Amino acid sequence: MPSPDLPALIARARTATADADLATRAVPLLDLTSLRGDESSTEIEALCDRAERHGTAAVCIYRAHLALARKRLAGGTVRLATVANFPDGSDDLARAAEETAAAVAAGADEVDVVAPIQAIRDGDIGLVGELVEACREAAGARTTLKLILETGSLREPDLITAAARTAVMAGIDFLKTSTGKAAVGATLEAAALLLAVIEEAGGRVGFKAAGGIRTAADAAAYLALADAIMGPDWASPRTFRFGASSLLDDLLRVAGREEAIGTGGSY
Ligand SMILES: O=C[C@H](O)COP(=O)(O)O
Repeated sequence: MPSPDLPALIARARTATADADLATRAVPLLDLTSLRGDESSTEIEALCDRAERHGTAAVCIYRAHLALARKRLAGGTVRLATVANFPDGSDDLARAAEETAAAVAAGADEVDVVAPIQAIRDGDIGLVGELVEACREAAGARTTLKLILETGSLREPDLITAAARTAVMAGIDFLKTSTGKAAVGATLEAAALLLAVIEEAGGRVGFKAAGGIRTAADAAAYLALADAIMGPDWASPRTFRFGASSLLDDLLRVAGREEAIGTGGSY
C-alpha cells in the first residue's frame, strides 16, 4: 500500500467539525484524567463517579489513588489506568518495571509508561524496546500497556517514528503522544506519525492522543485523522483513546448532555 500523504490528511482533519454525534462518539474513547498530584480522596471518587455516569473508557490517576478508585469503580465497566516512569521518562528500566508492577498490584488495568526520552534523543532507540519488554514482563499479558513518547519534546519526526516502530515490535498495546506535562502536548503532526506506524503494523496497536486536548473541535480533528489513516471503523475504545483532564466538559456541552451543577445528578 502506498504511504499516506500525511500533510494533506492533517490539513483535511483540521477542518473537521464537532457536532453532537462527534461528541457522543468521543466520550467512550476518553481516559478521564487527573494527574495534578494534589487530588483529594473526594476528588478521586467524584472523578470515578463522573466516568461511570458518562461511560468513559477509563480514569487515569496516580498510583497512590488506585486502591480508592478500584473500590469506587467496583463492578463497573470503566477501566483503571495509571502512569509509570512519569513524567520524566528516565532510562532507568528497573524503576519503570517496578512502578509498573506496583501499579498492577494496586489494581491498574492499564499502565501508561513514559519512554526513555533522553536515550531516544541520543539515538539509543533500542532502549525503548528493552523498556517495553521489561514493563510487559512486570505487567503480565492482561494489562494494557501504553507507551508515552512525549512527542513534543522529541520533535524530530524520524526519532518519533523509529521509537514508535521499536515499541510496536516489542509488543506495546498503545502509542501515546504526551504526558501533558511538557510545553508541547499532542499535535496532529505527531499523531499522524504514530498512526502511520500503527497502520504499517496492520492496526493491531492502539493510539492515544493526550496533552492539551480540551475541546470537541480538537477531538473531531484527531478522530478525522484516525479515520483517514486507519479507516472509519478502526477507532474504538480498544484502539483509540483521548487522555484529557478537561475535554469531557466540552464534549458534554456539544453533545447536549451538560451536567447539573451542584446536584451530583445526571445530565
Ligand atoms: O495523559 C493525559 C494528560 O496528562 C492530560 O493532559 P491535559 O491535562 O492537558 O488534558
